[in-house]
Amino acid sequence: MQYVSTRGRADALDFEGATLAGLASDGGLYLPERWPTFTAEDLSAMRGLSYVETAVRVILPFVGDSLSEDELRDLCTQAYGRFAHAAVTPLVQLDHGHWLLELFHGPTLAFKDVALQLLGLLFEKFLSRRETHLTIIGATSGDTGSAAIDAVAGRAGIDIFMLHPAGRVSDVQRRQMTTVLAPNVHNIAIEGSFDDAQALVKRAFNDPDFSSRYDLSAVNSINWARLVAQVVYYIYAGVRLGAPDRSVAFAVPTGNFGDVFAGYVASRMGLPIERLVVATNVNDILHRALSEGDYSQGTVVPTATPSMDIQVSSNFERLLFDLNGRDGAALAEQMKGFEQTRAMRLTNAQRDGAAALFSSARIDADGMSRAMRWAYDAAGQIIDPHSAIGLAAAHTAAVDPSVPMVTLATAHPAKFRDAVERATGVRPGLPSRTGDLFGREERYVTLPATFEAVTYYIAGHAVKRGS
Ligand SMILES: Cc1ncc(COP(=O)(O)O)c(C=O)c1O
Ligand SMILES: N[C@@H](CCOP(=O)(O)O)C(=O)O
Repeated sequence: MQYVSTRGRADALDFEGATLAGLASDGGLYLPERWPTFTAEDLSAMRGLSYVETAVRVILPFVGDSLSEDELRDLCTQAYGRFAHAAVTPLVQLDHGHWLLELFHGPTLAFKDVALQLLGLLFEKFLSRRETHLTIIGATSGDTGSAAIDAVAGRAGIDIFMLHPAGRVSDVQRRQMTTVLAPNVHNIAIEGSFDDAQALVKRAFNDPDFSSRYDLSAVNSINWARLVAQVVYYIYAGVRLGAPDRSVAFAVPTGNFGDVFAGYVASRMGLPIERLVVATNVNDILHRALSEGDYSQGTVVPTATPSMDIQVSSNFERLLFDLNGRDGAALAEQMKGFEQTRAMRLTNAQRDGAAALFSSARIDADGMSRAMRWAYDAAGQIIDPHSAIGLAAAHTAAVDPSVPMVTLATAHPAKFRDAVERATGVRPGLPSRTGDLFGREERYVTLPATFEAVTYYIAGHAVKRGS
C-alpha cells in the first residue's frame, strides 16, 4: 500500500515512510492510494472478536509490507494491554437507542491513547530498522500532548517537543504533560492559541532550512498512523450494534477533524454508517463549513472544552481531497487561497459529497451543561464536557430512531472536573492509574508564539540529522 499527498507533489511513501514522515514534503497530508474494503461477510465475522483481533483485521490492509500480521498483532497486544477496561473501548447504553462509546480507558484518560499507544510502538519498531534520531514536534490543546508524551517518554532515538497554549488547558491535562521528567520530553507553553501552536508546527515541517537539519516526525493526527488506529473503534462498535445488517450513526465531538475522519474511513471501508454528526463548540468553523460551505477562520474563543478550541481543522483537507476527485493540484490551490485569506468556499462536489454522510451542530455552553445534566439524571452517567458536546449534537440530529446512535466519549470526566462539577454538582475523582499527579514536580518553558523563539529552543535541545 502506497500513501499519496493531498497536494499531489510529494513522493508516494509506504506505511513505514508515511508514519515516520508525518506531514508530506509539499505541505499536504498522506492518504492511502485507495480505500481497502470489507464485505458484509468480513464485517459479520468481526462480531465476536476481541479489540486486538479487530484492530489487526482493520489495520492490516493499510500496512502493506511494512509489518507482518504477527508483528502487527504483537504491537496491538502491547498497546491495548495498557487499557484499564477489558473491552478497551466499551459501549455503555444511555437509553433504548443511544450508546456512549467510552474511549478514555487508556493511560492518559482520553481517546488519543487508542492511537498514540500504538504509534509509540510503531516508531520504536521502524526506528530499530534504520539509523535515525527522530525529532517529534507536536501541538496540543491538552490531550494529544499527554498521550504522545506517555507513548514516547524514555524511548531511545526520539525527542519530543510539545507545544501547548499557555493557560488554556486544564490543570490535569497540563500536569499529565509537564510532570513527565524524562530527558527526551520537552514541554513548551506558547503565548497563543492551539491554532498558533499548530501553525508553528506545520511551518517547522515546511521550512527547508529547519527541516533539513532534523529527522522530523509528527504525533498529531496529521500523521496517517494516528487515524488508522482510530478507524478500529468505529468498526468494533458498529458490528456489536448489528452492522452490517443494520446501519449505525455516530456523534463525534470535533476539533481537528481527525476522529470523525476516521469514521469517514470506516464508512469508505464498508461499515454501514447512516450519519456522522460533527459536533463543535462555539469555535464552529466545521459547522459553518458543513452547513453553509463557508470554511473561514474565526478567532478562537476559550471554552470549557479546551481540546476543541480550534478554528483550523487540519484533517478537513483530507476530506476535501477525497471528495474532489483526489485532484492534488486543485486542492493545493484551494489550500493556498485559504492560507493567504484565512477563508475558503467549498466546491459543489465537496459540499454535496459531505452532505451525503455528515451533518453538524454547534453547541454552546448552556447546551453542553444541559447534556451533562441529562446524562447524569436520565442515565446515571457522569460525562466530560467534550463528550457532552457530542451528546447534545446527537440529540439534535435528524436520524431515523431505529438506527442506533453512538456518541463518542472522548475524555474521562476527571480531566475536566471543574466544568463537570459546575454542571452536575459532582466532582469526579482521578482514577488510580494517574498516580500522584498533583504531588509531582512540573517542568516546562514558556515562549512567545513565534517561529524564531520556538525553533531556537528546539535547536538548542534536538539531535541533528546524521550526528
Ligand atoms: C477530549 C477531546 N474531544 C474531542 C477532541 C476533538 O478531536 P479531533 O481533533 O480529532 O476532532 C479532542 C482533541 O482533539 C479531545 O481531546
Ligand atoms: N484536541 C487536540 C488537538 C490536536 O489534535 P490532533 O488530534 O491533531 O493531535 C489535543 O488534545 O491536543
